[in-house]
Amino acid sequence: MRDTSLVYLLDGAGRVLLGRKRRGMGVGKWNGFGGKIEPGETMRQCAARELREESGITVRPEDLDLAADLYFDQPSDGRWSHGGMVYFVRKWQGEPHLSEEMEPRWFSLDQLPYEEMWEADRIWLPQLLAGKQLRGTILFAPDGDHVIQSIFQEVHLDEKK
Ligand SMILES: Nc1nc2c([nH]c(=O)n2[C@H]2C[C@H](O)[C@@H](COP(=O)(O)OP(=O)(O)OP(=O)(O)O)O2)c(=O)[nH]1
Repeated sequence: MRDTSLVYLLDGAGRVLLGRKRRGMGVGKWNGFGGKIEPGETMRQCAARELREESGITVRPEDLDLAADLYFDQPSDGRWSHGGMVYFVRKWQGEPHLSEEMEPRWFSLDQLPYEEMWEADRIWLPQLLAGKQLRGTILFAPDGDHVIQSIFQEVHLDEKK
């Protein structure tokens, strides 16, 4: 699968915007906004486009703060393996709205719905929210959903804007 972006809006008042996926991979789960990179795009452009398509929110690609470089490893069917670049953004325009793909909702940072999120997110997302930058691999079980193992390393991520 092509690499994907994942964007979390932070309102600066202790809340993060998540969306409940309404179709496709990870349906029913709360997640950041994102999707597959298109030919000719940078990952930041992909992140801004996917956020706009899925929530109506507009951001400038350079306002995205890179937080993690993840690899979602699906060994039982390598076609589903892909990288995921995770960004936070604190400056945007517009109000989140329901899209065909996502139902948006603000959550308090200390009450994230980890039971209804991808399994390994409870390991890496709190670390990113605490300001760490991570590189990591999440190894999925043959069902493509449960996690067998995940490995993270704190790094300094540098990316051209
Ligand atoms: N937070 C989180 N996201 C994950 C995990 N595994 C995983 O594939 N994802 C994300 C990465 C992508 O944003 C999303 C799947 O890609 P997608 O949104 O393009 O998939 P889709 O089938 O809906 O494709 P599309 O219609 O949007 O093109 O799921 C995980 O463990 N945690």
